[in-house]
Parts: sequence; C-alpha cells; structure tokens
Amino acid sequence: MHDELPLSLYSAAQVRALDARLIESGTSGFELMHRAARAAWRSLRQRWPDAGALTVFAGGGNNGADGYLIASLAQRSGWPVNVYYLSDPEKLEGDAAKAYMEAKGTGINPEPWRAGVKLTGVVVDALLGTGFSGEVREPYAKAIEQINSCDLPVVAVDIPSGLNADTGFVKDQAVKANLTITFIGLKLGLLTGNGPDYCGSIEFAALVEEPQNPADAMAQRLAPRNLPKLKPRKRSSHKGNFGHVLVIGGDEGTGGAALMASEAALRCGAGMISLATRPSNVAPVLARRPEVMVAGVESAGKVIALAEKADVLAVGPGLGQGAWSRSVISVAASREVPQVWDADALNLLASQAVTKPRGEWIMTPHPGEAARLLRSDIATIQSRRPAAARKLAEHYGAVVLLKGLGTLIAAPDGRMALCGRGHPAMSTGGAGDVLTGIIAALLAQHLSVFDAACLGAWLHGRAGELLGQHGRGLAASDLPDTVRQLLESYNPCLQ
Ligand SMILES: NC(=O)C1=CN([C@@H]2O[C@H](COP(=O)(O)OP(=O)(O)OC[C@H]3O[C@@H](n4cnc5c(N)ncnc54)[C@H](O)[C@@H]3O)[C@@H](O)[C@H]2O)[C@H](O)CC1
Ligand SMILES: [K+]
Repeated sequence: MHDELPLSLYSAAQVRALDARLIESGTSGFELMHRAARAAWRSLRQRWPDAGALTVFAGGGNNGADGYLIASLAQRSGWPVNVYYLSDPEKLEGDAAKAYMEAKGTGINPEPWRAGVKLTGVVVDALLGTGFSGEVREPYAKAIEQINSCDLPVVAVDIPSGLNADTGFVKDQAVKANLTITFIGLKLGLLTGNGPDYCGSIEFAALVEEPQNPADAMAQRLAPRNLPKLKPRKRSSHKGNFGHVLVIGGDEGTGGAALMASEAALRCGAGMISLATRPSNVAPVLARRPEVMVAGVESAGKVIALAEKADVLAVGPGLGQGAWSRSVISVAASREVPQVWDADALNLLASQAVTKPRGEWIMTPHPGEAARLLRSDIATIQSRRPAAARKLAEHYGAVVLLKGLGTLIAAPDGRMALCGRGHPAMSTGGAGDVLTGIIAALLAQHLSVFDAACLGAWLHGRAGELLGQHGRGLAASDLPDTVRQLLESYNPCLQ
C-alpha cells in the first residue's frame, strides 16, 4: 500500500498555493514542469520498459503542458509518440506554450483528438489536473471514454482527469489509470471516495527538496510512523490502570453485535469490560466470553449503576431503535465520560430521540448514518466527504470517523486525518461493531478522542487487509485477534 507516500494531504488549491510559493522563491514554473515530466517519464519507463510507444492526451492547461514535455522525452528516447490535443495548442500561453513548442521542436506533430484515433503503447492522461472543476465538458468526456475503453496501460499525470482532487468524487466519468504520478503535494482526493478506484498505484514526486509543513495541508495520512501510541505497561500494572468499558447495546436478536464490540474492547487491552444488554443475550455472551461482565437490563435504571462504574462508554452495537433502546441510551447521553457512538445510537441521535453526550465523544457513521445526521443523502455525503466529516464534527462537537474507502477522521478543532487502510472483504456484518470496541479500549487506555479514532481506524483497517488476503468470507469476529497482534507488533505492551 502507500506507506512510502508523504503524510501531508492537500487540496488542489493548497497545491496551487505551494506551486506559487515555489515560483515566487525562484524555481521557475517551466522548470517545475520539466521536473514533473521527467519524474513521470521515469516512472512510466520503470513500469512499462518494453511498451515502446506513447499516446498522449493533452489538455488546455499546464497538465497538458506536462503531457507535451513527457512526449518530448519519449520522442528523444526513440519511442514513437502520438499526441492528441483537446484544446488548440496554438492558443496556449506562457509555460504551456513553451512546452508545446518544445514538443514540436523534437519532431512531434500534435493532432486534434477525435473519436476513433489510434492509441498505441502507454496512454498518458494529461488532460486535467488541479485546474479541473465542475463537470467534465466535451470533448474531454468523450476522450476519457476512449481512454477507459482501450486495453492499454494508462498513466494519469498528477490526477486522473475527471476526479475531484479535494473530495475523491467522480461525477460522471474519470480516467481509470493503472498508475497516477502526482506532484508537489499529495492530493486528499486520490485516497478517499472514488479516488483509490481511479488512481491505480500512486507515485509521488515532490519536485523540490523543501520539507513539507503539515500546517499547509488539509489532512494527515495515517501510517505506522505517525500513529498515536499507548504507553508501555509497568510491571506493577493492574486492570484498573486500563479502564473499564461499558458497552450499551444488543437488542433482541442482535446481541452478537454487542458481544463483538465487547470482545474487541477486550482484545485491544481494556482493563474491564461490562455489557448492558437485553436479558435474553446474557447467557450467550457469558458462554462465549466469560471475561465480559454482562448484565441483562430492562430499562435505564440498572444501566445508571453500571455507567457510574465505567470510564468509557461504547454505545450502539446492535442497540435497535425501539423503546428499550431509547431508554438505555438516555443514560449514556447524561454521562460525561469519553464515549464512542455507532450504528443505532447515531440513528437515534439523528431522529432526535436522544441528545448527544455531554463529554468528549467519537461518532463513527457510515455514509448513510452521516446523511441522516446531516439531513442529507448518501450521494451528497460521498461527493464531499471531507466537508461532511468536518460539518458533523463542528455541529455535534465530536470527533467524526466517516467510514468508507479512505476513512476520514475529523475533529471539532479542524484537525483531519485519513486512514487509507481497509479491504473490501471487511464489508461484512459486525465489522463496525468491532471498530467501536477497538476505539473504546483505546479511550479506556487514556488516548485522546482524536488519537483513539485514528489508531482504532488504522488497526481495524490494517487487520482487515491482513485477513482480507484470504478473500471473501471474512468474519468480523476474526478481526479482534488480528488487531491484538498488530497492536503488539506496532506498540509493544512492555517497554
Ligand atoms: N508550475 C506549475 O504550475 C506546475 C503545474 N503542473 C501541472 O499543471 C497542472 C495544473 O495546471 P492548470 O493550468 O492550473 O490546470 P489544468 O491543466 O489542470 O486544467 C486547466 C485546463 O482544463 C480545462 N478545464 C477545467 N475544468 C474543466 C472541465 N470541467 N471540463 C473540461 N475542461 C476543463 C481548462 O479550461 C483548462 O484548459 C497540474 O495538475 C500539474 O499537472 C506541474 O506538474 C508542476 C508545476
Ligand atoms: K490528468
């Protein structure tokens, strides 16, 4: 996966600002373009050394200019090159005009793109980069369709054309690349939403030596080198040092969800785990996990006593939304201890059947729950994931873990992280309940709400990848053991 990529993630506008700063500080834009073209050509040749030919689709801006320069490099290396332009290059200005002239100077004869032109070798998508906005206009849309229908390798320059670099959203169509080489700043949209499906593998070229300043970026990508850590355990430790998690959930018939959350909290190191659930779930939980202090509760009364002993609450797994659910969740809302709310807890909050908790808390909505919480719809949420996560965080005063490809973690103070880990095999019942338990255990072991959400997301996603290697049929209850091993390998229990 992408662990060698930079940690800072940028919007297109932030990259353009970085660009401008580099140019102001003396590096010419044309020089940056040459560096970009050389980096792209180097990656392309490494990946397809025997392709022997290039077909470049050039747009009407500097992304197109990159394409002209890449074509020049290929031409000089003896590869036959076809360049098809989507905007009249004679109208290009500044550096882009210079790039076009350079291509012509190497004997390239760019032609206007039209449907049915012949594609050979490796296809280079230099149509749209950070200057793309709105919906892909014609004839770009048809050119993208032709690129996507050819069975040749496709390299996207900076961004797959048609992909929104800030949100990872694709409105109609975008280039489906085998490889994306992106420059100066890694764009957030390449790693979230539709981005991973369109980028193929991602390579990054900084083009300059200057280290990146995270303050300039929109988000930080989570990787082993920047993950939050639990403190090593003293030999004199006892279970009270590692917190008492109370899971509130498990309506009739959904006790398994509450059990999985409890099991995950256990496997992630919480000192004690209690579970407040429907009485009918008590026996099966005890049978499976005697370590979990399970109590059958009919309504809020008994939950209050349990909640008073808990350091952390995990609310929602298998909770349901009926009268019993509304009664027991009201206890959580009244408590000040750190909490993680998921699933039906969020649905009850969205329907205003309960108020949000009083203390620090984390919500872990999937896009559907986020839509309900924002009175919106899934398509809208997915079209602006970063903004949706941020809006939820501000509105509810919570750390928001917005699930979906490229999980986003947003804090009310504006911090944002992205977890690129995960696997399609994790699309299985219970995976979310396990995440809730993991996060609760990390809160119980004294991580902050933002750090617990970040580390929890990463452990969960990475464990899913490891188990996903065995294909479909990943059972959510397989995750906690793998998470436990991952945690130990990344953050050893003893000094
Ligand atoms: N020093 C630099 O600037 C460097 C830039 N790099 C490359 O340049 C692009 C950004 O170039 P820019 O000219 O700002 O924009 P684009 O080329 O991405 O796009 C502008 C181009 O696209 C047309 N357009 C915009 N939206 C649409 C749409 N919805 N449908 C159709 N056409 C659209 C617009 O009319 C213009 O013609 C950056 O990505 C890099 O590739 C260098 O790599 C580094 C130095
Ligand atoms: K592009």
